[in-house]
Amino acid sequence: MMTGCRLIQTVVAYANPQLRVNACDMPERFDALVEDFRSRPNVEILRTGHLVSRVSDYIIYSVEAKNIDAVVKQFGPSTKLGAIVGGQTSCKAPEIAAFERHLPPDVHIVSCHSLHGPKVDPKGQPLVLIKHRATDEAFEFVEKVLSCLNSTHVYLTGEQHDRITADTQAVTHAAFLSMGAAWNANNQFPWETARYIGGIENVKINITLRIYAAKWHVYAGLAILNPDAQKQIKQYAQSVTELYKLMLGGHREELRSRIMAAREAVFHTARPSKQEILLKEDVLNQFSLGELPEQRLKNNHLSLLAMVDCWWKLGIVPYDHMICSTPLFRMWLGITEYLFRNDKLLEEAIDTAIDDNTFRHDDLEFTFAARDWSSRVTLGNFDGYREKFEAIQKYFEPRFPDATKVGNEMIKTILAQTRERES
Ligand SMILES: NC(=O)C1=CN([C@@H]2O[C@H](COP(=O)(O)OP(=O)(O)OC[C@H]3O[C@@H](n4cnc5c(N)ncnc54)[C@H](OP(=O)(O)O)[C@@H]3O)[C@@H](O)[C@H]2O)C=CC1
Ligand SMILES: O=C(O)C(=O)Cc1ccc(O)cc1
Repeated sequence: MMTGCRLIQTVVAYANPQLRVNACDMPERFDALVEDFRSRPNVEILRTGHLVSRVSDYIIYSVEAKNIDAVVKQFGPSTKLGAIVGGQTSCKAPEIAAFERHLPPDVHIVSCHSLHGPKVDPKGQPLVLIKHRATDEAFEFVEKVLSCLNSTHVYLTGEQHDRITADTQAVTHAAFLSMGAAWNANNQFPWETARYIGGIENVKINITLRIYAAKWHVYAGLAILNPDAQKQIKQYAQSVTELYKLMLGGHREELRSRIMAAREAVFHTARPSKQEILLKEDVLNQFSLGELPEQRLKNNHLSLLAMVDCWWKLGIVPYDHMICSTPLFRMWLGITEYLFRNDKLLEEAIDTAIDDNTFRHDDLEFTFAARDWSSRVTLGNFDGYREKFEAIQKYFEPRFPDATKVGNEMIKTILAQTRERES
C-alpha cells in the first residue's frame, strides 16, 4: 500500500497481480482515485492513511518530502503491529527522523528510493534500499515485493544516501534550473537561438524543460531538506561566479589553468572506461526542438566549466557515484565529459569565454540565477522556491508536450546505448 497516486500507478503496473494494494491520497481525491482504479481488482482505495495503515503489512509513504513529518505523525500510530514501513521521498534524513519520532517501536523501518522519474523504465535503474530498523526477514520481504520493478538494488544507510544524492541530483537540478531561469530572464526561447541548437545544447534544453515540466516540490524537497545539498549548490554558484569574473576580466591564463586543474582532478583519475558516458554528436543532433543551424555556434559552456570546477573544489569524482546515478545525472555528466574529453572543444570554450562577448548577457543572467537558486535553498525558502519555479514553468509551458516527447526519446536512446556498452 502507499500514500500518493503516482506510485500506486507504478506499483500496479509492475506488481504481481496477486499482491493486494491498499492505497489512499488526500480525502478529497478519494472518488477520482476509486474511478481511476476501478478496473484493478487487486487495488483497494481507502479514505485515509489510518485505514490503509491498520490493514497493510508493508506501508510506503510517497508524499511531498516537506510534509513527511506531518503525514507520519497523523497515520503512523495506526500502523499494524509488526508491519514494515518505508518511504519513497528523495531525502532520507527527515523521513527517517519522522519514522523514529512517530512510529510505534514494534514496526520495522525499511526505506527505498527509485533513482529515476516517472516516465523511465525502472528496469536496471538504481533502487536504493535502506535497512534502518528491521529483521533480515522483513528486509527480504521488501526486496521481494520491489523485485517486480527489475531495478538494481543498492544498499545504503540514510546518511550515505543523502550525501550521494546531494552530489548527483541536487546540484544537477540546480544547474538546469539556472539555465531555465537565465533564458526566461532574457525573454528567450533557446530553441529559437542558433547558439543553443544541436549536440550537447540539445541536452541542456531538453533536460531543462523536463525539469520545469515536473512538480516543484520534488526539487525543492531534495535540495532544501538535504543538509549536504546546500553546500554543493552553494559551491556550484560560487564556481559560476568566479569563472564568470575571470571571463569578464579577460584573465585567460588564470581561467585556463583553473579549468585544466579541474579537468585533471575529475577526468584523469584512473577508472574503468566502462563508466564513461561517451555521448555522440550525431545522436544528440536528432533531438532538437529547433532547426539545426548550418554552422555550429561557439559557446563558452560556463554551466559545464563551473560544474567540473565545483566537483574539483569539493573533491568529488562523479564516476564514483554511478551506482546511484539518475538518468538526468548521467546526461549531465555525459555533456561535461563530452566537453572536457575533447581538447579542441575545451580550448574553443576558453577562447570564446575571453574573446567573444556576444553572449555576456546570457552568462550574466546565468550567474545571477545560480546564486539566486542557491540562496533560496540555503534560506530553506519553500515559498520562494515555488514562486520562482512556477513563474519559469509558466513561461516554458507551451513547449512541454513537444519537449517531453523529444526528451523521453533522447533519454531512452542514450540510456540504451550506455547499457549496450556495459553489457
Ligand atoms: N517524481 C519523481 O521523479 C520522484 C519522486 N520521488 C519522491 O516521491 C515523493 C512523491 O513524489 P511524486 O509522486 O512525484 O509527487 P506527487 O505530488 O505526485 O505525490 C505526492 C502525493 O502525496 C499526497 N499526499 C500528501 N499528503 C497526504 C496525506 N496526508 N494523505 C494522503 N496523501 C497525501 C499528495 O496529494 P495532493 O497532491 O492532493 O496534495 C500527492 O498525491 C516525493 O517525496 C518525491 O521527492 C522519488 C523518486 C522519483
Ligand atoms: O533524474 C532526476 O534527477 C530527476 O529529476 C527525476 C527524479 C526526481 C526525484 C527523485 O527522487 C528521483 C528522480
